[in-house]
Amino acid sequence: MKILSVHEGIVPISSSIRNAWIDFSSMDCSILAIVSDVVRDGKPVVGYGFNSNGRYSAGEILRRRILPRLLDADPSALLDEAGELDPTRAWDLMMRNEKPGGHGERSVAVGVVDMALFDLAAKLAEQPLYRYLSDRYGDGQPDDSVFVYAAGGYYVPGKGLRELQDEMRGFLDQGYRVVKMKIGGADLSEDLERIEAVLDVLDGDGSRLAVDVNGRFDLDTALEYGRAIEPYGLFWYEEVGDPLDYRLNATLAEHYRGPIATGENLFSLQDARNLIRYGGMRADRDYLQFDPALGYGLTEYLRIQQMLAQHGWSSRRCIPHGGHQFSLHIAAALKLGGNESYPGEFQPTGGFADDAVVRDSRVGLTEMPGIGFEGKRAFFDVLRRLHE
Ligand SMILES: O=C([O-])CC(=O)C(=O)O
Ligand SMILES: [Mg+2]
Repeated sequence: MKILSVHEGIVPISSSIRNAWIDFSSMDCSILAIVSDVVRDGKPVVGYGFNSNGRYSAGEILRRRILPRLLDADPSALLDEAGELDPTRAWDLMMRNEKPGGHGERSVAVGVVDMALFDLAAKLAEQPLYRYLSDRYGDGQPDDSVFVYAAGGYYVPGKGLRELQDEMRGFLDQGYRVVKMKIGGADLSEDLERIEAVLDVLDGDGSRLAVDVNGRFDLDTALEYGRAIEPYGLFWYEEVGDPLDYRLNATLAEHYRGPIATGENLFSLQDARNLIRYGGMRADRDYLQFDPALGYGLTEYLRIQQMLAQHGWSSRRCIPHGGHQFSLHIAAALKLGGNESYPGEFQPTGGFADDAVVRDSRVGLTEMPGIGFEGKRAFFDVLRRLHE
């Protein structure tokens, strides 16, 4: 197996939504096609990747550093002893001459390539990605469905409590039991009104509602909101302070008794380990949201899983950020606790196969080889145009 060509592009995933930190008016995303020399049914086998959401496209880093290193390498460097493509072998090649630390946008660029290589490797093995991964990195008995929660509840101009409730009812109608909304983009009294409006839709059951601060609060505000929302018994209180402020998180965990979730903006093994060492996260109730697409790919995520196991954390405490098909396969194969889903946002890249059905907040996997972008028509049309 040899890589014949790599094609990189950018798609807008912009919208009028806003969380407590950013709006999405100029959000975009890198997409990638890796064309192999293996031909099936008269066509080359192609792997596809993209960079989740929340970080912008990383084309400059891909074009100037990551892709040239991959393409300059001896093709055999990507193969295992059996001569099969091993995506994890690309990591050292792509990261040559990169200093440690400062894990930021280059982790996004590497993540895009890693996703495309795993899509390609599973296609070459003629397996859906979750089976490919379970056979190689799991116990060979993947979960046949994955818990998913519906993320939304953004701030949008003109959106009032009634519209917020309608959005949440729509999620329930689509088969979700657990929903997530943004907080921290208004003052406490307005956010409490918004939370109570959503709780009304959930029959008052706080354990079905997660709230997400997107890193906005200082310690005082984190604790003040924490005191106000603790009686609701929420599903989780997410990314409350700056993602790298481990002391803030640890102090919050001393005071807030309900589950805390964080990690979507930690992009490396080292940052994840610091969260576990210093962030006060509690293995009996809290959730870790590292997104394999943003954080150097599945290759790094596997290292993070190993680190978590060494620290006594179950993989079931992980529910990745991003709402994409890559993490859905990973969740089933590595027996994570679930995966995010955005039924209403981040198109065309986000979400699962067109025929995916959510029932009781669980979704099944696609059986087509690879990640299954081919079963997500509007996105696949965009990906295919990269190389056809
Ligand atoms: O609003 C965003 O950037 C997305 C986010 O935090 C999440 O999905 O948890
Ligand atoms: Mg979040």
